[in-house]
Amino acid sequence: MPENAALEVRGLTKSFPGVQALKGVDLSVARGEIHALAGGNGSGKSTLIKIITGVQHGDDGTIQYATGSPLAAAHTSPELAHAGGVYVVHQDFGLFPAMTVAENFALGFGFPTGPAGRVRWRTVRKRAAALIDKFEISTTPSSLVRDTPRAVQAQIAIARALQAEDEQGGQGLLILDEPTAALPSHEVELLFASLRRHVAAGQAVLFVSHRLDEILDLADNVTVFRDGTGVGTYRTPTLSEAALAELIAGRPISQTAGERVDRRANPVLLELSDVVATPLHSINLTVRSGEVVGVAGLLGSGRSELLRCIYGDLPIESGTVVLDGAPVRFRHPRDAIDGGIALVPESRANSVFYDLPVSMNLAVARLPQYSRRMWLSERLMRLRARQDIATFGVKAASERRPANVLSGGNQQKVVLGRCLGLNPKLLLLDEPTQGVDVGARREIYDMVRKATDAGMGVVLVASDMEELAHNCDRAIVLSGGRIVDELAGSRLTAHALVAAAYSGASPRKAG
Ligand SMILES: Nc1ncnc2c1ncn2[C@@H]1O[C@H](COP(=O)(O)OP(=O)(O)OP(=O)(O)O)[C@@H](O)[C@H]1O
Repeated sequence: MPENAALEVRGLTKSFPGVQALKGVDLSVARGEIHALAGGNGSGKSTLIKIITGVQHGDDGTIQYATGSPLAAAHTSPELAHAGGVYVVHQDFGLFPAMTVAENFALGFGFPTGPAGRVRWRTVRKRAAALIDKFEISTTPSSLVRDTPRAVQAQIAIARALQAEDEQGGQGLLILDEPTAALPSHEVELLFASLRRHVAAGQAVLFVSHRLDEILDLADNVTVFRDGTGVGTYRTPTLSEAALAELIAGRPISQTAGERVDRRANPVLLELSDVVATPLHSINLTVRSGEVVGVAGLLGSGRSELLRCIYGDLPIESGTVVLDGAPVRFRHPRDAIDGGIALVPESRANSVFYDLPVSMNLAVARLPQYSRRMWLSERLMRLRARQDIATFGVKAASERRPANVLSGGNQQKVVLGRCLGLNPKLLLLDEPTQGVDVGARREIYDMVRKATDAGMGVVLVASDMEELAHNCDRAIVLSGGRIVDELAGSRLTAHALVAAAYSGASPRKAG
């Protein structure tokens, strides 16, 4: 292995029942390098990381960490990975929000104790202060994690992961799994700046991302996977977003926006008038048949709450909601579903039944269609599931497999398939493409567009302003629970959405 290598993977293979997840993968990461892993949903990125970190065993091949000789991939373990200087920060950061920053650090390293096992709190705080200082984090040892911005939480998680290594003076490999997925866009740069500082100090960083712009902005090199095989490793300055998208998908991906159509003459599907529901103030919003209405706003602006209040999941305190010409007051999501509304929630944990088969996950919202007197027709359910799997491009060995063996992006496609399969009048989408690969992202919006062409209305919440600008006919901007702007036609650009979300312009009526 080269002298400055932080990781060498050679000929790694891994099979699960019915799937070969990795087919002889090679990967080299050097010290002082930021290396991205890119690839479609189910292409094997998470499996590779699990084997590098010793959480899963490979079938064949070798792994060599910075400090040591090649190990059989079948015999790695978390302890060996730690000893080799490998640290991982998962997407949810794994912090305890109700505890202080100092306590979170100590949980990762162990609480120093004195006589009779009493915790030395002064030492805990002093050590935390030193880490905060060293990693240049804008927080204090006594701050509660839940009160700090998401990007600061990411930095705390990284510092916690690196502290042991730091004390040993090591320069190992930090692995980040979609680190920006839960970050508001304005905080991404804060995290990137801290990562650049780490690599300048000799750290190697390996990160997984579906955000091509972020890969090209942050990484020095990117290794692309397709169906369990490494397609190649590329220096990012040599790539454009379109070229990277093509490498990932194995075919050209249209980067052009769907056609934006003026639907102002279409019948009104949903009308909110002066709706108040904590934290929303006096919301006036109209969604017409065939229209995709975007909702932009920073974290905490009330974006998800707006969807929840339409869906009967957040009590409306005052104001009126009219759906398809009739006033409604949904007190429970069941009422909204009966009224023809479907929601794809932000958190997959709230929508995926992990232990149930993929077929049941797809069918669960329309079980009456499969009931035959006293029982459910599994045959029908599976037949329909196979069609949905093909339509939505879900990568699953079989519709009988439990959802927890699908990759994250494929679970998301199942939830979307379930909702679209209901043929709703109105579809509420909260970050629908999180974890979804670049090819499927386009396909998902094409499918949504097909449904809107047939008359469905959509309210789309997304943090990615490019995604909103590309896929909406019109967008409102929320700030502090109020609609502060509305953009349509040529004014609807990612730049204008960002500007409006930050400026918190004077409240105006949308419709
Ligand atoms: N525990 C498991 N049992 C069975 N199959 C699995 C298991 N874990 C992963 N797989 C399968 O291995 C393949 C690779 O999955 P992996 O999670 O590594 O993909 P990924 O590239 O991380 O995808 P995503 O971008 O959607 O997160 C998929 O087909 C997946 O269904």
